[in-house]
Amino acid sequence: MAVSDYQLIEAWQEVLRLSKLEAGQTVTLLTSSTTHPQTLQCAQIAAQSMGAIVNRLDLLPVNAEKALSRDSLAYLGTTPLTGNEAAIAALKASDLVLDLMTLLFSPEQIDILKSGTKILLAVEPPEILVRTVPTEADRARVTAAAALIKAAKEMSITSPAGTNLRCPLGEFPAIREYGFVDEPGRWDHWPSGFVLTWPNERGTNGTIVIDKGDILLPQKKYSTEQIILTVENGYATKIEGGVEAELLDEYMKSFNDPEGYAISHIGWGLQPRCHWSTLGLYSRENTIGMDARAFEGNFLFSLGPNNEAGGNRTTACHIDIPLRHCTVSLDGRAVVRDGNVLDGGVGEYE
Ligand SMILES: O=c1ccc(O)c[nH]1
Repeated sequence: MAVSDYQLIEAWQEVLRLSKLEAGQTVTLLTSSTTHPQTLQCAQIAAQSMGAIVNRLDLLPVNAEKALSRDSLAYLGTTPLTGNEAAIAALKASDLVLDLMTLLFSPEQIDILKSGTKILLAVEPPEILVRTVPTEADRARVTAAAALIKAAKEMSITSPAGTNLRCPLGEFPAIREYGFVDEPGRWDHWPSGFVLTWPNERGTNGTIVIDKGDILLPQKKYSTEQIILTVENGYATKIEGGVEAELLDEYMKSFNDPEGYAISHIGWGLQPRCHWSTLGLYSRENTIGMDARAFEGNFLFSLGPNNEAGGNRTTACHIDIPLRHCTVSLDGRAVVRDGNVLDGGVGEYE
């Protein structure tokens, strides 16, 4: 449903408050041709109402001749910032960047964060933003879950459909996504509310069964049949099934990059205000599918890059696959059981 400017301005003011924006600080809104006009307008008003110096940096789109999907998270690595020193300088000189165009997984984003600039990604439509305004409780819950990952040596995942995967941990940090940027140099994504990490390089082995109803992103579809991934030494070595498997496999082959088959981030959803069924209510063009990535109790795994976590794999192919009904365990202790977050992971929502 449509939202009023007033409602969206209030939502932005809350997110900027949680992000500790102070009067006199510089906020730069990063936009492109896909930026939602109401989101831009209300973010500018909210930031200015809080006494910030507000700039806008509009960048031209890239990758049209390479990407097959229009989804901003589908083709990664090069962005309008690549080689754009003037734009990078402006963002490094800002206290807070509101990314309304998607820099995610870019070396430039990592470079800008290192300067202490905070970056908040927000590209879902206004009504999803308003429904998922983050809270301190989101932050506390995600932080507690990340501490469990930090202490663990292995994440294992099983499901009634036949998933049986073991992921050694320790080489990469646990990443918290809770929807606001309250520390210098922090990146986050509004909406979110999930925790993730990366398995040790070449360490993951087992089988992943993408079952009927599990979601493929950027395809933005619920699989209508099982797709079976064989994972050996950190890479999906076989993709088996029917036409769904063929569709996934051909799409991945189009990148002509073996690194796209690597297991990327793994984790689980903790956002009760996001839902598995929401994707079915939107056309592909109108959402990047954050409800699917954040709904409480999913097991979200990804194929492709690990540079976001400090790794050196920057493949352009990035696929996010949230699964239902999984049991996720850390060192043998379940944190999610059959798609329900247990108190260990961290279950009860205040
Ligand atoms: O917020 C995000 C979005 C996509 C992704 O792969 C990770 N986190």
